[in-house]
Amino acid sequence: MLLDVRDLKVRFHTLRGIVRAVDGVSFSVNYGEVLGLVGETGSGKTVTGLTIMRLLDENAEIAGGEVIFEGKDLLKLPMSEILKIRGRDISMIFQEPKAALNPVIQVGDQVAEAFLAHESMSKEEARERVLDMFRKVGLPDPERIYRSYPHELSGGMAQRIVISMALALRPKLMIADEPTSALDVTIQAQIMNLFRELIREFNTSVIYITHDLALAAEISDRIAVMYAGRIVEVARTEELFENPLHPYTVGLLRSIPGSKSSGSRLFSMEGEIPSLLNPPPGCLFHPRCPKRMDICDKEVPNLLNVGNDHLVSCFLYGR
Ligand SMILES: Nc1ncnc2c1ncn2[C@@H]1O[C@H](COP(=O)(O)OP(=O)(O)OP(=O)(O)O)[C@@H](O)[C@H]1O
Ligand code: NI
Repeated sequence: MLLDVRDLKVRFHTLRGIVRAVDGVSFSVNYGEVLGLVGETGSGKTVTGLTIMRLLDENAEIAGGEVIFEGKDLLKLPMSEILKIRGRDISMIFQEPKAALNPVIQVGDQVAEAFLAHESMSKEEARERVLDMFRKVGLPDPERIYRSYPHELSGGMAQRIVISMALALRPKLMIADEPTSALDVTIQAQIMNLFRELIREFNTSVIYITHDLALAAEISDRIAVMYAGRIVEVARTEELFENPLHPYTVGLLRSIPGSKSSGSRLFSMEGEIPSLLNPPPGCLFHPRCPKRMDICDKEVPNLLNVGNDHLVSCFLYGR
């Protein structure tokens, strides 16, 4: 196992109170595996990714848990060690590629910097490696792109640059946070295909973060569904689609147009994610749940393996 996140709890201290953004999250990522992390806006996906990278804001508090990466707890390592791991062993890409690039440095030099920061080589060697990467990610005329500044590139090209930078050192784990959602639909599909090819070629494990369950299914071996800072269900992708167990997952699947379980009308789930400042007791989904029982607003269900490596946190299937 490459990464094992155990009972992670992250809170933010704000003027309005304490926000329980991640509340007891556990999941693992195997070598070469793509894990989709799916959930509505505000469910804690990005915070989970940032915690693994140790990139949380100042007002964040890690209130518990472990992030075991190749046997070491990243939450306990000194920042000097984390800086070595970042980029080399774990990299992260975000929705807005241009925000990840420095506007006043030629993009080629920025990617070269990633090589030079972690491996000893000459500037000329780094430049050659960058041009190789640019060819790999399908950028036309790599020599010209090398000398470009971010504002001269389209969103799709900028995301290709960012992907080449993130994969340059062949990291073991890549955290991709909605990497295509800021792009046009046709570009989105191209970037997804590229991404799929590269992670296979490089054998990189990926945490693929998205609010879009259908998109997650295209790329993920397994999917973890988050709701209000907790994981409610984890299963292999086909298993999740054929046999969704948690009422929230069932609702999410119904809201995918054309999916097996969607009816003739587009389903949209009633209600909203509960406040993370003042969450309700029990299962956080109970206020919206069509299958709610007496116990659901009193106790929190455990994430249980119900067989077939299918985990679910719901009293319909056990405590
Ligand atoms: N610096 C912060 N201070 C206070 N609250 C924060 C901070 N960062 C995140 N949060 C809160 O933590 C919760 C989880 O946010 P997160 O960004 O992880 O959600 P997400 O699942 O990635 O959603 P989205 O799909 O919109 O990106 C939200 O309620 C958010 O408002
Ligand atoms: Ni997010």
